[in-house]
Amino acid sequence: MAAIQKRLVVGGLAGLIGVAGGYGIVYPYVRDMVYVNEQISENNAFNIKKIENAYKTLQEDSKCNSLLKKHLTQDVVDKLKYKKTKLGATLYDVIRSGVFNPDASVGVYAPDSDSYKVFSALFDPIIQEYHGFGPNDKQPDVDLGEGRTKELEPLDPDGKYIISTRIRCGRTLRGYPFNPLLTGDDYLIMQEKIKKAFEQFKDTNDLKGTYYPLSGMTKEIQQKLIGDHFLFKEGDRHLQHANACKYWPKGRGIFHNDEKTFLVWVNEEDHLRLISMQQGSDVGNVLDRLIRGVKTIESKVSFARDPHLGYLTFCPTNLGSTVRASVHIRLPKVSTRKDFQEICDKLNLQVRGIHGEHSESEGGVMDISNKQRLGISEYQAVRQMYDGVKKLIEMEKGSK
Ligand SMILES: Nc1ncnc2c1ncn2[C@@H]1O[C@H](COP(=O)(O)OP(=O)(O)OP(=O)(O)O)[C@@H](O)[C@H]1O
Repeated sequence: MAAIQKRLVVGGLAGLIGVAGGYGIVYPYVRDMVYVNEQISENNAFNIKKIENAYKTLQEDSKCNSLLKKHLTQDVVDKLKYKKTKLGATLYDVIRSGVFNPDASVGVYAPDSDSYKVFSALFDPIIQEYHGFGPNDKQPDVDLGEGRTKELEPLDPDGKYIISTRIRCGRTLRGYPFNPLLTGDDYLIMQEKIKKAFEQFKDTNDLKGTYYPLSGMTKEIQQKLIGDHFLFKEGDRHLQHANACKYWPKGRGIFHNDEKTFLVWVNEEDHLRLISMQQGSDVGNVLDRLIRGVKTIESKVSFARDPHLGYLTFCPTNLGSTVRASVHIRLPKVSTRKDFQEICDKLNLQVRGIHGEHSESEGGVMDISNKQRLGISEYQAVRQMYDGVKKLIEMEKGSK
């Protein structure tokens, strides 16, 4: 409707000026305006059709249980199908991945930070259900847990259950949109900025390392890094359908220290993922290293943070603290209980496979992490995993 009105107004204006201008210099200019506007209108109409079809496809798919399907109601479609962010992202850009991947548990991504506001009628209920965080709630102030990491004693000092521990957080360079709206040049400029920030690590003992761009990395090295759980996978279909892999591998890469205990992913799902990991269960030590890494980078680069949603990320599941603290763990007794998933849900824990999200468990090893990231501080997110896993280990010890 809005698009048709716009076309009529511009068309009418063209007629008026065309007559007034005597079909001279003004007319061709106005005709171009009309032409351009009609193109936009047609694109709009095509885009709106895609949104309407997507809604139907999702509703008709009986196997799809995503939060997108649940919260993309006819009402929400009608409210949002004409909207665009300042950078031009539409509702279709938000839902595209979840439409192509009906097995997704969430199914939406934000093409730019403005999307969280423009498409709030869809994002808000999804965020509410995933994080238990309402539209009037506020992300607490940053609290990484500085000075309190000693409280987190090793969870499994005898090494019976936990193989390794990892904590990661995400960051977005202020002033840049997320993947779908970045240009090839943006990727290169951002990579250069980040590489400069890595120079700060030279003055540290254990964080200093090297940046390895993905362009030029051999497939063998890449596969080894992925297999050893250090590097992001390539070709994730959820990200591909979210239009997050354009210009790949341009501007993508990994920084790591010599021990591979501090790593930074550049321009994968988020602009930055900062990761601290090591063998064993010393959560305090892993967090301490992450805090030093984050603070060092933050002294050089400024990141996008919203008073309501905290640190902004491409996927709404990562908003707020952006922290996912995980252990690779074997719990042969507890994990085979019928109510294991229910137990984890109650403890606010998420279970993934050994190769991360959308992978299966191997040899009984699971990835268990905090589920919630928004509405709690960074330290509380780590504690959610810590307290939950502690409880699971107690249950394992007490099981026959
Ligand atoms: N505790 C852990 N120990 C060793 N490796 C881990 C641990 N937790 C996760 N990983 C590895 O990190 C890699 C990335 O995992 P995954 O993609 O699931 O999570 P992520 O980095 O938190 O990002 P996202 O949640 O966006 O997918 C995988 O190889 C995974 O096996």
